[in-house]
Amino acid sequence: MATLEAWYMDDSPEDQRLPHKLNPNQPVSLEDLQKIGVFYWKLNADIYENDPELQKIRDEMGYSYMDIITIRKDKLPNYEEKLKMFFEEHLHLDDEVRYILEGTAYFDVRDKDDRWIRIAMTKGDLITLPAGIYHRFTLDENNYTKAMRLFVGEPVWKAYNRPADDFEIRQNYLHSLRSAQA
Ligand SMILES: CSCCC(=O)/C(O)=C/O
Ligand SMILES: [Fe+2]
Repeated sequence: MATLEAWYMDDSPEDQRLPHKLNPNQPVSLEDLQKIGVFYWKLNADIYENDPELQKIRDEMGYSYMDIITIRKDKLPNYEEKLKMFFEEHLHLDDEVRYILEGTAYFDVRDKDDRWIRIAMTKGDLITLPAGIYHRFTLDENNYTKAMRLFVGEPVWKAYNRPADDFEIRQNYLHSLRSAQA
């Protein structure tokens, strides 16, 4: 069965690349993630260039755009600056869709009570974060990931750092959370 490891984070100021699990660990299930609008597929990243399962998702979700980003010190221009930017808490006006082709990384998302959930991404994990959710990204201690970025139409990479509570997309997202709970 496809699975993904996620947990509530501690608030230690230690290196962002560490797991930051609570003691005892407080795991978060796929079902919990779905409740905050985060969706997940496990794919075979060895065949990403010609994978009918990936193509089916792209067709169904309308992910017409894709590119590949390699996040490693010697590969990514302005590596330090970009990593710093990715780890600033932010939202986007569109869904963030990422598929890990190699390596590992963490996505952190805020839950409905504003607590950080850390999602461990490994090869073959495809995740969608909803427009309007506060989140951030970091490499882990392996310091390397290669990811496919998917988008509906022309990509818009603009990130709005918190606070962005007045944005309509943020309000829509909060409304969707409340509706899901009711
Ligand atoms: C794995 S892609 C780099 C991270 C990114 O694009 C983003 O917006 C993080 O929130
Ligand atoms: Fe983002």
